[in-house]
Amino acid sequence: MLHPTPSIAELLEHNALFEVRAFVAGEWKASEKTIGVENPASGLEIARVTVCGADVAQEAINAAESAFSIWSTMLARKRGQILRRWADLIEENVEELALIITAEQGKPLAESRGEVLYGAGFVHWFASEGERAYGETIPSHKPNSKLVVSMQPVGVTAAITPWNFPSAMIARKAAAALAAGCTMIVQPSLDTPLSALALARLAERAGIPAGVFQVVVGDPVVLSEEFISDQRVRALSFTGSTEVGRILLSKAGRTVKKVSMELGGNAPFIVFGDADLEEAVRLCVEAKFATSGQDCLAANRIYIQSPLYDRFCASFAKAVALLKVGDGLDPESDIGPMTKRSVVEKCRAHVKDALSKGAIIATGKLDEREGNFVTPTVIVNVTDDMLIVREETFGPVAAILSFETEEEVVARANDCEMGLAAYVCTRDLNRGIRLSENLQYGMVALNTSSFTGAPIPFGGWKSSGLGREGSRHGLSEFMELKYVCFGNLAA
Ligand SMILES: NC(=O)C1=CN([C@@H]2O[C@H](COP(=O)(O)OP(=O)(O)OC[C@H]3O[C@@H](n4cnc5c(N)ncnc54)[C@H](O)[C@@H]3O)[C@@H](O)[C@H]2O)C=CC1
Ligand SMILES: O=C(O)[C@H](O)CS(=O)(=O)O
Repeated sequence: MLHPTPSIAELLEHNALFEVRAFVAGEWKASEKTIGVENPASGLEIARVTVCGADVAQEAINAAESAFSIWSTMLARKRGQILRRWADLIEENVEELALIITAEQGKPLAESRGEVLYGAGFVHWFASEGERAYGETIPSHKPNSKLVVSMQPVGVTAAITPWNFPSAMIARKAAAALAAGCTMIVQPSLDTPLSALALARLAERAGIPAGVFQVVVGDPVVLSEEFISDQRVRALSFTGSTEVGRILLSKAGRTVKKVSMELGGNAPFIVFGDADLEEAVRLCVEAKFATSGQDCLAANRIYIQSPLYDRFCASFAKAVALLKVGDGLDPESDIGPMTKRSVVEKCRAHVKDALSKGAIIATGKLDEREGNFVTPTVIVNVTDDMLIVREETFGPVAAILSFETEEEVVARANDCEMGLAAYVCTRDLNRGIRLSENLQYGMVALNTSSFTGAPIPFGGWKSSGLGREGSRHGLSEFMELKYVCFGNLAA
């Protein structure tokens, strides 16, 4: 007898890391009040997660404060050993963690596996980086004095994380904070809390002490208000929309918190006439449709130098038409469901606006069907006045514009409040160097669509955020510099 394919809910029930309780002070806390988590592909509820209120947030802050004195005075090497155990457990449980991501976020399973390993890479990286929080000595300008500069952990920290990378964004923040000697309370998106709770299960198993890493799920405004207003929380790390980032930034001023903000994007993808056409098409498909387009690095404005425009549009549309839309559990799926209905509606609004202003659909359609699926769509004859150019679409709809000169395209690419990532395809090295210098973006990718990872400083300019995650720079987001002057020393 053919066994029916187990439902996503049945798969979760047998997943050892499937957890719905909050993780506070080393305890798993259930409550009467719960909130549903839906599978974006089916719209069906797959879990009911414990909801935490302001009181639990305060409990977590108390526990984080108590744990800080132990964790921060532990040798960096010992902290690193525990973090390495966490990283190893994340990698050993990649299948369980990936299924949870696909269940709640919707992305194809292969991408979920990639996200899990991407996150583990940050934990491995910072496990070692914590031992390199170097200070310095300064030749004294004062007699009989010794001048020393050291780096110290800021203390209790909070992270508010997004739904598009529900696992890796937590790993990226927590790894740096914990390696620095800080403690961290994570407030995941209500759309995707299960990945955060699964990571907490592995943190506990890795031996991360109670109160060092905690996860609270609940009303984002209520919980974040506790973290922001409490003086004991000394740093806030946020990934999400620029709109919410602005709210948090203004509130954080009340207690003068250190903040790191990874916000929205609107990446230009620029192809010059001398580029290898098929290579440019391949790179552009990757840069546009990774994470089903729900990625702050997504190519949001595709600029093609006019002599290449028609051939690029034809080849790109042909490649996009081959992308398969389906449930993330289907190994054939390239594009999963959108995680949130709001993303579907934004894609539709951008397509409608573009068509009303003279753009044309080269492949795909104005998707009016029910549910969260959006047909990968390519819009051509796009102009700068269209919403699809001025706003981040954050979905599988590609906008292709043409340009004449290098000066023109640099000016248009920079005419944007965002400044996260930019892509350039050219075989002219001098032009590549000029573009890398003149584009006002925190990250510039030349002839590649794959450039992120633990060793690089991830972050944007302008309204795309503040600070950097990953790399040696990522540690300083959770550390304070201290200068000590030892005076009146014996001559
Ligand atoms: N830079 C990035 O990686 C991401 C950017 N985005 C951008 O954000 C747009 C909307 O996506 P959303 O999930 O709605 O992002 P969002 O910015 O609304 O949510 C991100 C996180 O902030 C929390 N949050 C929301 N409102 C808050 C508030 N007032 N105070 C405290 N926390 C709050 C959410 O619960 C979630 O954990 C996307 O279309 C995209 O443009 C979204 C996710 C990731
Ligand atoms: O590659 C990444 O790190 C993601 O693009 C980060 S984000 O989209 O969640 O900001």
